[in-house]
Amino acid sequence: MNVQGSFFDDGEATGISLLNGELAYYPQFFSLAESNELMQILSEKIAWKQESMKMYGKEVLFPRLMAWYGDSASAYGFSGNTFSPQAWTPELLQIRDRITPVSGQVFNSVLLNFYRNGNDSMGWHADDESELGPQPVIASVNFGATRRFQLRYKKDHLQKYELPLQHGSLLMMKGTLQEYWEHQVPKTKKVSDGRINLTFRFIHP
Ligand SMILES: O=C(O)CCC(=O)C(=O)O
Ligand SMILES: [Fe+2]
Repeated sequence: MNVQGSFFDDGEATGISLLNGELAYYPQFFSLAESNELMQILSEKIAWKQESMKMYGKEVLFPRLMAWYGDSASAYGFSGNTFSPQAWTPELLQIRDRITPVSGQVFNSVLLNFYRNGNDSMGWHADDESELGPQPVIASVNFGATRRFQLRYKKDHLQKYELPLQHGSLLMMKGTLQEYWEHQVPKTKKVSDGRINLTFRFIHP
C-alpha cells in the first residue's frame, strides 16, 4: 500500500503522505456562499476556449475548455502549445491572495479548466514541465461538480490513490509528487454539472 497515512488532520486540512509525494487537502477552504459566487463569475467572465493539440499528425480538441491567466512574464508551454497569459482578473487575484498564506509560495499564473459535464476530462500527466522547477508547489482550487482526482505511481501503475475534489476545496500538491506520480480526472456518466478547476503555479521566467 502506497499511502503512508494522513500525517496531519487539523479539522480544516488533511495531509496525505504518498510514497515520494505529498498532498494537503482542504475540503471547505472557501465558504459555500463564496464558492457559489466564484463558480458563477468564473464561468461567465473567463475567456474560455477549447484548445487543440497535434496527435499523430492530427489536430485533436482537448475534452474541456481552458484558459490561462497571470503575470505577463509567465508564458508557458503545454502539450505542444504555448500559452501567453491574460491579465489577472479581480476574482483570480482574490483567490490567489487567499491561498498564498497556506502555500508557502507565491504564484505568478493560473491554468483554468472548465469541465462542462462528466464527458469532459483530463488524461494522465504530471505537471513536471521544466518552467515549474524541481518540486513545484501547485495549488488546485475547485468549484462546481465533485469529480474524482486519481493518482498513479509512474513506475508502478498498480500503486494508486484517489480523492473526490469538492466545491470550494483546495488541494496542494508538493514535494516530489510531480516527479513520481501522474494524475487525471476521468470521464464519468454520473456527473452532468460543470466544474471549474484552477491550478496556481509559479513559472520560472
Ligand atoms: O482538474 C483537475 O483537478 C486537475 C487539473 C490538472 O491536473 C492540471 O491543470 O494540470
Ligand atoms: Fe495536472
